[in-house]
Amino acid sequence: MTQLWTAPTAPGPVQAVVTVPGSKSITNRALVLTALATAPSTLRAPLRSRDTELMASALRALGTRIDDTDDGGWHVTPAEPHGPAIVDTGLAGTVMRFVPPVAALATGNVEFDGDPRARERPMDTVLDALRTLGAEVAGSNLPFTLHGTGHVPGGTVTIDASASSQFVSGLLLSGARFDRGVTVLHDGEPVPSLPHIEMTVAMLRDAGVVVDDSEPNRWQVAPGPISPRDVDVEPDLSNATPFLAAAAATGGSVTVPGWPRHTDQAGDRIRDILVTMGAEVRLDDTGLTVHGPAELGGIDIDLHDVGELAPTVAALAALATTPSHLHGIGHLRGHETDRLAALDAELSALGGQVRRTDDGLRITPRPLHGGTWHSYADHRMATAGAILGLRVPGVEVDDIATTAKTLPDFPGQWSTMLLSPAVGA
Ligand SMILES: O=C(O)C1=C[C@@H](OP(=O)(O)O)[C@@H](O)[C@H](O)C1
Ligand SMILES: C=C(OP(=O)(O)O)C(=O)O
Repeated sequence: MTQLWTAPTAPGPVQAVVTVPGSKSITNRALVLTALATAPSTLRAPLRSRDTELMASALRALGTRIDDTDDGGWHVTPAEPHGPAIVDTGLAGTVMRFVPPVAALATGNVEFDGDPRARERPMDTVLDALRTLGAEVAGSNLPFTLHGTGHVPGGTVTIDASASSQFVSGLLLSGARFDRGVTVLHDGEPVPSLPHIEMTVAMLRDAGVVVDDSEPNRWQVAPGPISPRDVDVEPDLSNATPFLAAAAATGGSVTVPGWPRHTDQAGDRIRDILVTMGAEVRLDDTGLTVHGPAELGGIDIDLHDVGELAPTVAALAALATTPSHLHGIGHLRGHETDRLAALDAELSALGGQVRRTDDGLRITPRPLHGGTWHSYADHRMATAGAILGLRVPGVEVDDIATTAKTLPDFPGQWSTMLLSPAVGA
């Protein structure tokens, strides 16, 4: 049995400045694009966590050289992708969905497998799309094998991306290297997490790739070279949210330095969310500062674009004074765990009142008590348990180490935050 981590209760309003590591989404896109580029590039301040180390290892297995720089960055030297290779995806959606199109460009066999739960995450859409685009693939979910011939004909493919935006992003990221480029058409229920696709498009354009996204549900990447580019990775705004939530939940004040004024990260939505729940939010040269309200209000919110934030928002909703409705997030059933079921089960086990709907959760605040909070190998479930523990004594999170998926030292940062002297914010 995994050791339980007793979530520390906040001794009073949390007052802290918390520096958050680099964005997972930017780091893993930058790794793929620089690996496929025409010359070497450097990533400054990339996230170094399980998901990004898995991405680096996957690309290394395909021939890319990725060296550490003295300041914790990565220097990426591209090479023509080649097998034979074995890729461990862990539980990283970005590795599962972004690397197969790269492997399709390789010569030789590339075998993919991952964590047990990764075998259940939706994947067949990407593999079917690659088949349509001319790649040879054996399997429909993890484990699967790509039999690379050194090139992908490319062209037009219609997919149903309603289960994950990553299906689209993965095809676009490598698409410029396909003989005819790629045109991805979506046919189905609305695509979730559209800001993540916008980030993909923006990063492709920054690398000199021509992308037409002028029509909804259609993305066209022209064939052509991907330019090398040094990338300064922004802090991960979604990973910042548990720390900001600590201010919101305790009437405290937390500043995250380096918050970008303009960003493609979906996590930036936390600013509006916390304001709606009653917090005061200020973005200035010191970063983003959240002052928690005396009483946290509930929220009715469509999180379709930013499902990543649902565990943080659900934890806050359970600590609020009025009911909340989180909707537009049916696709969370295919995330690290079925997050709707997990949040329902764990909040209910602590005495919370939760109703699962087709596409979300209704949460009615009730007095909560301590107990075991199961993480289900989901980093954001684990951090949601930590948020609740600030106000509810005796919350014991199983497998806090799972936060290492995207945060290398969450428990350390969390206790440092609680020990921080007051900042005059
Ligand atoms: O492309 C990305 O970097 C991501 C896209 C989103 O996935 P879904 O569209 O599957 O929600 C998001 O939830 C995930 O954490 C990261
Ligand atoms: C859904 C998430 O991750 P992944 O990239 O593994 O899909 C997440 O980080 O919330």
